[in-house]
Amino acid sequence: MPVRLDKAAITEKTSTLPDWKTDGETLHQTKKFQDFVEAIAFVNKLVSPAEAIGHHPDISISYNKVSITITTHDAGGLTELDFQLAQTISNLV
Ligand SMILES: C[C@H](O)[C@H](O)[C@H]1CNC2=NC(N)=NC(=O)C2=N1
Repeated sequence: MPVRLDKAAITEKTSTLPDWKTDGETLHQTKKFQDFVEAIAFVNKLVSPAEAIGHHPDISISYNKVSITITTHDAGGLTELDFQLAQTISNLV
């Protein structure tokens, strides 16, 4: 079971992810695309990396906006896996 991070670790790790915000025990980012097709193409891109890590984002799609929320459901809060997944998503072109 991944271990929940304390506030200091969360703050420190979030500072390394400029395109993500913390909201309580979640990491959050909203990305805006040209249109619905581009939004879905982006979501499809993150499937394999999420599967490879065995860790999955919560995703909400509204036309060309993709809202991504990451937390470790099994631990009830933020763990190292969340920051690993967020960095992986940030690295997607
Ligand atoms: C069995 C499976 O590995 C677990 O249920 C994984 C799947 N993906 C997951 N993703 C996230 N975000 N949190 C989890 O606790 C989690 N658990």
